[in-house]
Amino acid sequence: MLLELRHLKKHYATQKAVDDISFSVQKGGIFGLLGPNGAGKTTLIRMITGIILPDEGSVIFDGRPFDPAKDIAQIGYMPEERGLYKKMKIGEQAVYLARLRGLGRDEAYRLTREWFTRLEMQSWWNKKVEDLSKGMSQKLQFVTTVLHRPRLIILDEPFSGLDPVNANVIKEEIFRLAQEGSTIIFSTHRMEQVEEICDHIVLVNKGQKILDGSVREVKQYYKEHLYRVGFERMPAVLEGPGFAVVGADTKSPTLTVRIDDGFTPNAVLQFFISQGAELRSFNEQLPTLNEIFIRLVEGTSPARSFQTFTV
Ligand SMILES: Nc1ncnc2c1ncn2[C@@H]1O[C@H](COP(=O)(O)OP(=O)(O)OP(=O)(O)O)[C@@H](O)[C@H]1O
Repeated sequence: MLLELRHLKKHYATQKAVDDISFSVQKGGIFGLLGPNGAGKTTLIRMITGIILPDEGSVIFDGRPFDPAKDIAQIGYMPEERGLYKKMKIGEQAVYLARLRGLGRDEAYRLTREWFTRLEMQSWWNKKVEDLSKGMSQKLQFVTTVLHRPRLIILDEPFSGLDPVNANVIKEEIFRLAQEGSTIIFSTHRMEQVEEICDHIVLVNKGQKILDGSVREVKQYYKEHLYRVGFERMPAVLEGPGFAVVGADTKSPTLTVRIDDGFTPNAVLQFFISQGAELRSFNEQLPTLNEIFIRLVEGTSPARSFQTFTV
């Protein structure tokens, strides 16, 4: 584990922002910290980065209690509210920030040039931050967050304001950083990005953890035994043993069926084949993280923690 949060609590005057939250972040993984507005994500991140201290509980970084003075150089944090010097030229600024994070002059220049080239930002070198578009400054902020190769990278809504091409560029860089050994914590409301990118997720709501598991485990746990069956022609008889039709698309033609407890997909296949139907496709329909998120945040489902880490 690179990071462990143990029973963290942070209360503001009238608000329990974080109310006894514990979880662990595996080395080299891409971890999603999710939750609706006001759930407590930023407060958690601020405690992880030593910006604020918890009222109770502890942050363990690489097996030892987190020491902000020493460990902060190993953390790259891209907050949602970006902090860049508006009047400074972009190239100089990236080099300056890299040097603040402990790189020597030559290495800071070399890495800045390397990243600017790879992300096609060379022509920005002499522009000022105030002359960049929202997406461009987002890209610059990303580069200055990861350039010094921090062991832990925390990204708050890293894709906001990026067009699909640039979002993809940043996504590929996130994968590459994780592959090369950085651990990434990623906070967002955009569930489709989480499905694509994260190995493991924690969902917080009203200051408490309500879900903790790998994306795969979570989707398996909340599955509703739904399958989509594609046919050459829509069958005449739709009712058989062991399943119920819950949706139909006559154009494709496709049926969505829910398999009853104690039955397997074979029941559906056997029934339609025995009716002489010609099948074209058969796929399990797992819930999207978005559906799970809404169900959990709006509903009253109890907290659910998965102990294994299957990536
Ligand atoms: N400095 C503060 N003083 C008082 N209350 C605060 C302070 N910072 C946060 N809060 C409260 O703590 C709760 C958690 O806020 P936090 O910013 O951690 O949420 P979040 O999950 O990051 O939300 P969002 O997705 O909207 O950024 C909220 O109810 C918020 O109003």
